[in-house]
Amino acid sequence: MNGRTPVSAVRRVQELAVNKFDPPAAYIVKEGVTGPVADTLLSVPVIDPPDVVGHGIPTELLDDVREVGKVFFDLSMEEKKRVSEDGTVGDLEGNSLDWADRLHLLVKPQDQRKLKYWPQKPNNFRELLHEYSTKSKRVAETIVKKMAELLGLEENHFISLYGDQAMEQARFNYYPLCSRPDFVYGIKAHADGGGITMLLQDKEVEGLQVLKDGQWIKVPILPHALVVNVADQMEIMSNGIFKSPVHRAVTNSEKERMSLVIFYSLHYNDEIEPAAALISETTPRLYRKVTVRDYFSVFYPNYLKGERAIGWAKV
Ligand SMILES: O=C(O)CCC(=O)C(=O)O
Ligand SMILES: [Fe+2]
Repeated sequence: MNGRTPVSAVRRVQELAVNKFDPPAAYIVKEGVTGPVADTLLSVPVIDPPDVVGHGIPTELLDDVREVGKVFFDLSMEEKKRVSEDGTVGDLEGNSLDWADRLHLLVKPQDQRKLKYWPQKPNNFRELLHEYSTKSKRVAETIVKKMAELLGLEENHFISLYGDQAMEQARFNYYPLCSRPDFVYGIKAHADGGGITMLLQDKEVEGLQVLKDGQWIKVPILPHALVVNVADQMEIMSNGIFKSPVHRAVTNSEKERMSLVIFYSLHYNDEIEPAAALISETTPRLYRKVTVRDYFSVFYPNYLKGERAIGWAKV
């Protein structure tokens, strides 16, 4: 990915937190963490259709994969740096000035994994991430099938586009303690750039907020649920019927937090465009045909500026 910051530069968030330094000026957002945050929690529709028995991922696996992520971030800085010197541990988006350290790994297609970047400590890390990515891929496929049906398309419409080259990227987000939670974002406001996102939140510490009707709303913790987020590619392919929501994560001065995100996406080489059946005289085409690779290359610089990329794909 373009513009990666070397790992030595991005690991400093945790190092700064460990050393009890206040966030450097660059991390401080002058206006503060903005926008009214609703007192109420978002009422997230819980999908638990009888034919898929929830997400079907054993709760122990969810707990275990969360745990190995935490153990990994608890390793010494030296040990973590051993995983990668090219920014794989750290921040895919370059120097985002988010109060987070990240471990970002391509997990599918399996033959494109770069195993040399996969932690070997704790020693069950690889096995658990493999198992989790395989099971979460099935969840993603079930969801995009349902999404096709909801749009009145043939149920395999999206699945066949994703194909066997569908990508899954795993991102462990580790948010160290932050002494200025009112002025520093864990992850700044953004919409996700893939197809759909499955987020395994921290079991105890809240932080995720979603923008709805101009107001930030806290997303509640459901310990063994996955938060499923429509991302930009599905907004494009549904010709704007499904919306990719803007969300962010805030920091915390008392508790560190970790989330594990799986981005399910078409492959870099694929092209995306609105389904032909969704375009008519009354519902004109809203997005151009673009390659996934081009979309991501526009996505990251926009993310760094706190802007959305989807406008670039508009007709
Ligand atoms: O940590 C979270 O709850 C949100 C993470 C997120 O939005 C992302 O990684 O894209
Ligand atoms: Fe996100």
